[in-house]
Amino acid sequence: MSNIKDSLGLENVGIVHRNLDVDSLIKFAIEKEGAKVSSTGALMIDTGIFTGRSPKDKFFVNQDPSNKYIAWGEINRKVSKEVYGDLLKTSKKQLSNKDIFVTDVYCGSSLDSRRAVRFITEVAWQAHFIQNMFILPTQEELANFKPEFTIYNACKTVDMAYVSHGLHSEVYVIFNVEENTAIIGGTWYAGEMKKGVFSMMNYWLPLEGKLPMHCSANIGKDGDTALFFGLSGTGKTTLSTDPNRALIGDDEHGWDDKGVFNFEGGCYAKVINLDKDSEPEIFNAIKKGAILENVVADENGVVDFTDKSKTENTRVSYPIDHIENHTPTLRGGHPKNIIFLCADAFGVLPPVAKLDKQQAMYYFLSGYTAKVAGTERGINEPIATFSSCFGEAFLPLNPTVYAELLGKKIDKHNVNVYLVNTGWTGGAYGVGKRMSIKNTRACINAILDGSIEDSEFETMSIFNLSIPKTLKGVDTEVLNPRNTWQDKSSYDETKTKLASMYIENFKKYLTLESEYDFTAAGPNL
Ligand SMILES: Nc1ncnc2c1ncn2[C@@H]1O[C@H](COP(=O)(O)OP(=O)(O)O)[C@@H](O)[C@H]1O
Ligand SMILES: C=C(OP(=O)(O)O)C(=O)O
Ligand SMILES: [Mn+2]
Repeated sequence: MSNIKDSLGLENVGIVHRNLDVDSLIKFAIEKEGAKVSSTGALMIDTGIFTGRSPKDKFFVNQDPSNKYIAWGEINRKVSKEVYGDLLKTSKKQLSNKDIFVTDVYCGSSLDSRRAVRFITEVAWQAHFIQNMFILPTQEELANFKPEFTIYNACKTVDMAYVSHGLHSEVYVIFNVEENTAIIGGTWYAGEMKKGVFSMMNYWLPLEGKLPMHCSANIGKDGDTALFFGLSGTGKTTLSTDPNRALIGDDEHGWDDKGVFNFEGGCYAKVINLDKDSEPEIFNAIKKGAILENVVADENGVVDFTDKSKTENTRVSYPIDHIENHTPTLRGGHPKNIIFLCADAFGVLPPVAKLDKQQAMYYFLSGYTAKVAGTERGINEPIATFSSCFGEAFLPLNPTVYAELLGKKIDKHNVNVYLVNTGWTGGAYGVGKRMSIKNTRACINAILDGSIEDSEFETMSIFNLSIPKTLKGVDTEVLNPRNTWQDKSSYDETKTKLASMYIENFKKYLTLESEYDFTAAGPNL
């Protein structure tokens, strides 16, 4: 233990709580951090001012050789080595002269592809969160653990000099690829650590020819793997949690020559309006060992899941074994089906469409959804958004790098690709309502059991999407979105509007090599 203490680069550290058992972490959180326990035994904490990620405060250090690979811009912002050095000092100072939590974990369930990551924090519930979300080393692995990446989470400090540093605010989340370190200040939101390491995996893996993916995954009784890509709020977590299919993971996976592997060891589900009947597995996962974030409960610890007074982005993290039907290996074979999820706030897209290869590439690069409230700072109602590969916020490299890898794998393994809209039906946001989870699940079941292939398909004009006319277990009238709108001319108008947004967005790929020109596979006006 003493050599760990010396290796941290901190001064006068007290006790180093390394991979402390969860019971002790819970005790710390209750006694020192104001945490409470819910009526079902989950720890309840508040994450403070930040109840979601803060993407404008995320930076990479601009240095050789990673600066040649990183796609610089609004998403991957530059910061100099000097500013990083300054803030690393600030962060280390914050973590010095006290007892700290060191949590050593793996990101990646594949022995060939995983990374050993060390988190240093002074907040007990954050150490608990890390243990929930990542993969815990065995005692033997822990004894030989050599961190390949270290995150200093100094959330209790801020960058007072952010103006002269040229940063966006007092909050900082900065990655140093060459030194294999990252620093966090000013935000307690633990999703920054989860999605931060995900961003690093998105940097490392493609350079080894492996595909990192913002998707959930599960596996059927016949051993068929399914992937569900989608931006926040589109249903990755909800729909991959399926009593009839073993969960591989709910958010981040890699795909290498052996198949699909989870990066994580736990799930991070939204609990706003959580309904016991439509999502019983997630509801029952909220027990001892889970952490509820920013929820409101009464004096008996009974949670009101409809209460959004702290945030719309209320969450629960839990280790994957809180879901009964899961794969302990956190791995699956090459996928048979890939589903692109979106939550279309315009109510234009069909609940399910089959995509050909060109369309798959087009819709993957487009990455459309309506961003739903709360997960990111400053977004309080749904707005349409295009995010390449359904996760541009986490992609340090050019989106075409990921698209090319996906395209090759789809060809090689002959994967079926579908678009599933979990968003609005019967009108746009405000008029229509969200598709029922029951209907969405039925669409997905028809894809996964192959029965969709028996349907007769029709082509939706402008988008040229193939939509089934009937589908087992799905109300027929919802399959063609135009039928669900009372005002047909309003539907046609909205459809044209959404098509133009797709077309406009895709123009950014026209400056690239013609091999990424999938324009013809998209909407045509
Ligand atoms: N038809 C639907 N399909 C999936 N989720 C739905 C649907 N209708 C409402 N929801 C809600 O939308 C949210 C989907 O979020 P989640 O599964 O956490 O998305 P992600 O994991 O992709 O961020 C959940 O709160 C879920 O209850
Ligand atoms: C944790 C997150 O993922 P998701 O909303 O996709 O579940 C996030 O975006 O911060
Ligand atoms: Mn999720």
